[in-house]
Amino acid sequence: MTIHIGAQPGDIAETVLMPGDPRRAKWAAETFLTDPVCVNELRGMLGYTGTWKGHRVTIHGSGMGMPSLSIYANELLRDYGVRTLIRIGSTGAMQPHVNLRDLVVAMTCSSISTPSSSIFRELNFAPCADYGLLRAAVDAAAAKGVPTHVGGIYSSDTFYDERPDLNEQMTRHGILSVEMEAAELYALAARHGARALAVLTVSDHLLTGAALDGKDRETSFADMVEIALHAAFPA
Ligand SMILES: O=P(O)(O)O[C@H]1O[C@H](CO)[C@@H](O)[C@H]1O
Ligand SMILES: O=c1cc[nH]c(=O)[nH]1
Repeated sequence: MTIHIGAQPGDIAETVLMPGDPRRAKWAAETFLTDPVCVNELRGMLGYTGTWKGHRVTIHGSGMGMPSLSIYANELLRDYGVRTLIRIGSTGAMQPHVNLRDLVVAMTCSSISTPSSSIFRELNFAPCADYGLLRAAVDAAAAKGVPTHVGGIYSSDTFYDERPDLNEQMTRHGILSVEMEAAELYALAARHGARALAVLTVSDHLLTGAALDGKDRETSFADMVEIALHAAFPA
């Protein structure tokens, strides 16, 4: 048990899927895992361990924003021996050719700051996905026929953004979409010699203002979870 995770040693699998929303963790575990067991509910941050096609996997919430994710990912990597972390999140599109329900697989993550910025000081560290996970996720998405974009994303500290000028520059430089956790996840995985990937579903469009309704979110989030599981455990 750590300060923020109530699981006993051994309760958490080496592979963890991390949505921001703890109730998405519950839904995904109950929908896709065999015999899911709740291993954490401290502060309402739900985590479940079960099996998928015989592979042991944990699905654990990260909360919203990099400071929250950093707490859970640090404890999972350092205290529970986690080796693979795949974020399964929603994202806001920043390119006209990226549509609602599409999948975004984050190769790199730009940011203004992350909880790790203080250790890098003058270095602009480039958080980068694990290539094996990325390739397996893209293969799984292609097999499912889900429209998928692979490239750079923006990990923001704010949901209610006040920098339209900065968003314009990111759109101009090909950034696919915005979310709030992946840059810190990639930095932490690199520090601990682990593997990380963010597989994201486009839930909102910054250029058009379009947004998925509840039903659409459910079905497209299901594709994302299955693609993340196939990436973690390729056939
Ligand atoms: O859907 P999740 O995984 O929470 O991800 C996105 O949604 C939240 C904002 O609504 C932020 O956490 C952002 O990264
Ligand atoms: O616009 C969005 C949508 C999802 N997540 C974000 O951080 N921003």
